[in-house]
Amino acid sequence: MTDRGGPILRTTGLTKRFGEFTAVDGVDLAVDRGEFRSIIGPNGAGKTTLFNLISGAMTPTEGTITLSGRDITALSPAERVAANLARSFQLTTVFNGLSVRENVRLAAQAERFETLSTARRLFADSGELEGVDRRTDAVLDELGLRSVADARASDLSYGDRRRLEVGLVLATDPDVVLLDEPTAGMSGDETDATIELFEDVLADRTVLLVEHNVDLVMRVSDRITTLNGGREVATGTPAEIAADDRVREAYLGGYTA
Ligand SMILES: Nc1ncnc2c1ncn2[C@@H]1O[C@H](COP(=O)(O)OP(=O)(O)OP(=O)(O)O)[C@@H](O)[C@H]1O
Repeated sequence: MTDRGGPILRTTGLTKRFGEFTAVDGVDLAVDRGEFRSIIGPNGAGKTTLFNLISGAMTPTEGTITLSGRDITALSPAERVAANLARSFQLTTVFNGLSVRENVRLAAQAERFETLSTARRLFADSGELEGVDRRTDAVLDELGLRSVADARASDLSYGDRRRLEVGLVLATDPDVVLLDEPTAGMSGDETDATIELFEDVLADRTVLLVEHNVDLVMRVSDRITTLNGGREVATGTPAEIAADDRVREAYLGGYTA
């Protein structure tokens, strides 16, 4: 099966139960290549659980996940990264004591070597290492981090640190980027800067964003899926979602356009 034109990421009947409780209930998602899709919903709607199922942090009780037509349901998180499904931003992935270049290089190297056998990893040849160096330089250029490439991560300005975090994701050259509340705890200005960064460097990627901040989601998304009680309530453009009575009901009037 070819994925051209079809969804790059698809979930079918995706379900997660914790004992008697169903946190994610038969969710069918179809995210197109290049789409910026956000998942919203009130507290407890199942957003984080859905995210964890897609990243591989949790195993579904039922249902399947495909990436470019390949069934990835049984793959580990690391195997999913190797299949070009990038993990979300995690502050902990930045090594403070290392330089910006070393951080990006490690991320690029981890992805490359994940796909190699142990023997080849041990005896990685210079061609493979050159590939890592090329990817590292490309990411530093893409994010405008060349001028601080030799600075320690701990010495970066806030904005450059966010850029580095994005760089660590892009270093794996992902087809699909998963973002879990990337602006949590940020001020309004920091949130705006992060949104601009996304619009800049993630424009041609497929993105799945789980986010509480509905205003942010309305600004950056191509389409939005609303969950409530583990089920999909509605999927549509920001304008469609803002006008959808079922979505308003899910939020009990919490959001008005
Ligand atoms: N490990 C777990 N064991 C039992 N119940 C869980 C577990 N993880 C999540 N749940 C429950 O599943 C439901 C959905 O949780 P989830 O965190 O996915 O929702 P959410 O939409 O991300 O919520 P929030 O917006 O509050 O972060 C909640 O009722 C939660 O208590």
